[in-house]
Amino acid sequence: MTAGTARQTYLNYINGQWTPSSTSQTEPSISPANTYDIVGYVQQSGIEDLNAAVEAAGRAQPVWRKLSGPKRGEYLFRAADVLEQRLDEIAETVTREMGKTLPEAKGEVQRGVNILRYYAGEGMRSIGEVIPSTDSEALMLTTRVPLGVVGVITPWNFPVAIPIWKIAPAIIYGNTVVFKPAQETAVTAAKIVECLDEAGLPAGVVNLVMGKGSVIGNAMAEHPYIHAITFTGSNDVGKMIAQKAVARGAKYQLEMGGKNPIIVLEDADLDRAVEATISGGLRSTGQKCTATSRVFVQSAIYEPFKRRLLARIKELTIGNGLADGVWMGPCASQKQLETVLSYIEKGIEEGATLLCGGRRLDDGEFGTGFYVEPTVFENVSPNMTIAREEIFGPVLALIKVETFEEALALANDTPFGLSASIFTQNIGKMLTFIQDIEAGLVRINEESAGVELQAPFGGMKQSSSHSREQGRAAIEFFTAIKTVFVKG
Ligand SMILES: NC(=O)C1=CN([C@@H]2O[C@H](COP(=O)(O)OP(=O)(O)OC[C@H]3O[C@@H](n4cnc5c(N)ncnc54)[C@H](OP(=O)(O)O)[C@@H]3O)[C@@H](O)[C@H]2O)C=CC1
Ligand SMILES: O=C(O)CCC(=O)C(=O)O
Repeated sequence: MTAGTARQTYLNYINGQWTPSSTSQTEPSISPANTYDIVGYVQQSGIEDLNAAVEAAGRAQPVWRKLSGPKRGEYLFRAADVLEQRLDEIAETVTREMGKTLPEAKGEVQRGVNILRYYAGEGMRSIGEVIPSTDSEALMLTTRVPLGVVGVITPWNFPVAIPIWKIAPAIIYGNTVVFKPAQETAVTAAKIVECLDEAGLPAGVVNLVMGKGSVIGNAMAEHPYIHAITFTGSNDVGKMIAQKAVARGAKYQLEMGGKNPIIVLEDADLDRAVEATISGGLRSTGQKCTATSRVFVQSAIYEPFKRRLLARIKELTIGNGLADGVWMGPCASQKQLETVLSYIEKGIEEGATLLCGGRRLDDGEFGTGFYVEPTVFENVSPNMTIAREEIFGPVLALIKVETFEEALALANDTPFGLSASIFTQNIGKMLTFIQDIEAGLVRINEESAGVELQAPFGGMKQSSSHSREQGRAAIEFFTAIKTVFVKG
């Protein structure tokens, strides 16, 4: 049986069974590019469903953790193969459900395949070290054990990559999972879980519960039998989850917002800097936590940079991401569109100068989607809302600076610290930037977005809970260390 029926109703996946929610309620997942396009109906689950999923995960965990790492890896290799075979179909679902363009969606699904293979291999890598003891006759070593049942709460902006970069390491290290995706992209989530099911993953190892964050997500944070929570999303929700997790002694990991700067110095390759600003700021309609939103440009090159940026933005094609040649799709939801438009309004009210964009696109076929123009402001002062808060839309704030030092100080003047980029040829300034920028992801002569699956990913300050995801860093969250002392 698969997640979807002929009527395109996608079910929860609990204890290896596709199961309708106990509430019997569903809601449509609509395409943000065309609200008449219903991608599928998804479950509005209740607490009873969550409890069943947690129970299944709890039952499966002692058996799953006893399998060897390489054996667990075999399931992930098989899941990667299934996902790869279904790449085109799942990418199309991503584009329909979330709005990013088809090439971006295909890239993301391929990334999901690669992440599964990476963590499949992780099942064969070392999980401890031997440490010299002061007792010459003893053996002292560390080993790692799983945490138990892990709750995975994910957003809609990377509906394949983010769930996989949380679920794959969770299970390779012997945990079992209860997965609550964003309701906006729950069909995509069901298809990912179908791939795990088709790979033969034992019942209960991964369980999917669709439903409202305020109901299911909230109850996960409070659930006594969920031992750890990994979350990506907004700061407000992240902080609530952290407080609930701390209150009951559960481990938590949060990946949240960004207000990511790019600094363009006078010796920069201007064309490359313009392309990086556009790609980093506007791809995926600016809906990446690593998206560029503040652009600091040295005064000597400010005008030519601005001219080229505006000229290039004019060339961008906006439309339904399924269509050939479209560069930028819609915002992912009506709520997101309204948020973006309200920030644009705020920018104008607070006195920033609108250089381009700023409007909802609603004529012709745009009328049935959540489209907004790519938008650039200048004369943005550091205390304006658009310079301080995460917008999560295609909005750039251009800020003229006199010196590198001024740019660096302003770039750091934010509660966030996820990613940051600089364009310069000056090695000294690159090195100072690497040392002094307050960001977890530091990019030199490259755009601010772009995460490689084999490298640690996470932010400083309020962008994360100070832990790292992906690469080998994932082992730190998904396992606990045991220090073992052996004497004959
Ligand atoms: N860092 C990032 O990558 C992301 C950042 N954001 C930021 O957040 C803003 C709002 O986006 P939004 O989608 O509302 O983000 P949320 O933080 O609300 O959603 C992220 C996930 O958390 C769930 N959730 C919502 N409320 C709770 C809760 N009380 N307890 C536990 N889980 C909950 C959501 O469920 P559901 O949606 O199903 O209700 C979703 O699965 C964006 O404008 C952007 O600034 C958003 C997405 C990703
Ligand atoms: O930049 C990327 O590739 C990843 C971004 C990300 O993790 C996010 O937006 O949540």
